[in-house]
Amino acid sequence: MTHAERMQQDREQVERWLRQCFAGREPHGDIYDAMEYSLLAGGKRLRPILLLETCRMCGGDAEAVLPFACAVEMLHTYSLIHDDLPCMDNDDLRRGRPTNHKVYGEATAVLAGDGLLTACFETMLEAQVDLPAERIVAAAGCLARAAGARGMVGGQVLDMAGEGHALALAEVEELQQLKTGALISAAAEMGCILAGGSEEQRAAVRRYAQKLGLAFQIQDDILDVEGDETLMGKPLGSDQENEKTTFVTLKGVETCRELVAKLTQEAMEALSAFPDPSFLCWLAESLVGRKN
Ligand SMILES: CC(C)=CCC/C(C)=C/COP(=O)(O)OP(=O)(O)O
Ligand SMILES: C=C(C)CCOP(=O)(O)OP(=O)(O)O
Repeated sequence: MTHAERMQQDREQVERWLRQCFAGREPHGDIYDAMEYSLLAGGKRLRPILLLETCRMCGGDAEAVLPFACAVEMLHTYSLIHDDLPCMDNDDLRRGRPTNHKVYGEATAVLAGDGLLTACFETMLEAQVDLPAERIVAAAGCLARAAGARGMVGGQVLDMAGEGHALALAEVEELQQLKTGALISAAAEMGCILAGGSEEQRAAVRRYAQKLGLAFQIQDDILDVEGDETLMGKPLGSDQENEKTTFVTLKGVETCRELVAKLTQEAMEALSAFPDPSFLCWLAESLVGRKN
């Protein structure tokens, strides 16, 4: 099987699991519709794929950790619903569809995000899996730290505070590490934790994911300037519209491309001690040329 086929297989497993997870739930108004509307709207599923694959690389059973991978995607989807709200980036299109609040209204969109965030932790803590409880607690703790005020939420606060102000490169880097990097790192580290990886393995995976997360965000900034809106499934030019300082506004597209290539190389080097890091190296490289 090629790496591309393996990624497709991971993605299909995630899609199947996500499709069944709220099926048959007692409806309370349209809350589950609103949650599923964004959760099942596609998306690259990068974070769950990272979790499954770091688990495999560390010798774990990727099938067994599927609920955790899908839980991370629920949390990511919540962050996108809230990011698009009028009080945040005020975007109309996400994953190729009208944003959640455009369809369900603001109040339901806020609650759909809250519902997904809560379902994420419910999914992990109630997963019917044969894994030591300490690993489950450690994985949930890792995700909670990354998603909260010391991580993604903190990054979003800096992002909003930075609108309309010129930021220095170090400030943009900190903001991006928190807003995007923290969750990508947590997803990768959780796979290693659930597989029972060593401290050294966790540190190496963290280093890989930090480099990858930053490269991913810089590529997103590049695509915001010169991507294809149909392929991206979201409006382009929003950084400029919201007067955000990005790597691209500070360094220009060409330098950013070089930076993405350098970070990708460093990400791959971080995995050199693993016997078979080839899929995760390929994944890092494939994100450099991504169009969505
Ligand atoms: C707590 C919250 C709401 C966190 C949001 C986190 C996040 C990564 C948003 C998208 O970033 P972006 O605005 O740079 O990307 P996009 O262009 O996809 O909106
Ligand atoms: C961190 C950023 C740039 C927000 C979007 O994340 P993705 O680009 O992973 O979005 P989906 O594929 O999940 O929709």
